[in-house]
Amino acid sequence: MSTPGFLASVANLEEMETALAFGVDIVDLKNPAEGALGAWPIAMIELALARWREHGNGSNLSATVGDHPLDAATLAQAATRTAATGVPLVKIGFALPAQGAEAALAPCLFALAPIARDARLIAVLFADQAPDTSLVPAFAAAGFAGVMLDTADKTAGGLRHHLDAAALARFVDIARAHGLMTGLAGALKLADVAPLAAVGPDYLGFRGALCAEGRTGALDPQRLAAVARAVRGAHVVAV
Ligand SMILES: O=C[C@H](O)COP(=O)(O)O
Repeated sequence: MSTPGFLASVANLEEMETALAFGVDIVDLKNPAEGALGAWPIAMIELALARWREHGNGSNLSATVGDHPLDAATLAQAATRTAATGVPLVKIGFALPAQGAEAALAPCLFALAPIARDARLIAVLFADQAPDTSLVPAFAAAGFAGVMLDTADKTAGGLRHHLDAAALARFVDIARAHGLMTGLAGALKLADVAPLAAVGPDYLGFRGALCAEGRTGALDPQRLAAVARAVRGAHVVAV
């Protein structure tokens, strides 16, 4: 039996307190108003980190580095800045092109590999950009700690609109076979929890479903509680 963890993206310190109080598995510092992987200002990440350390309830903490083009120097600079705060998990998005993704990714991974020696990096691939699952092992080879799927365009349907269960299972299985932590996200709703838990990821990530007025609105504790209940109740028999 296994249950996925619950990642909740929070937009400010007050929301972080709510997520910590609920004991979510990963509190994800993200500014949804600035895009799919909008970043918190560095000084705010530092404040969050201090508070998280003080709280110490077992929740993990991640921070996104911002939405950036697939450019080695830009990604390395953003990752370095975020990793330097000491935040345990650093989430980096890869806006891969439809053609020539492997060649475009290679210099980015070369630039990020040294950062991955000292920080736990999570690669985020976008389900609405036809991600190539065969690239997953390259992240493991570069020293990444995990990979996750999310959606870049929050108006174009959720994760399961873009990838079917077989494709999601392939992603999770390949990642796990390479020792990577796996996460699934992308405009997820309560109805997605059971089918996605069946795919066996380490965690499911949410923002929009936690807010009464869309992902850029305020986090609603009641919605957070409902998602937490659904994720925690989503027991899956391992096969
Ligand atoms: O990392 C998870 C995300 O913040 C998901 O956001 P979303 O549920 O609004 O797509």
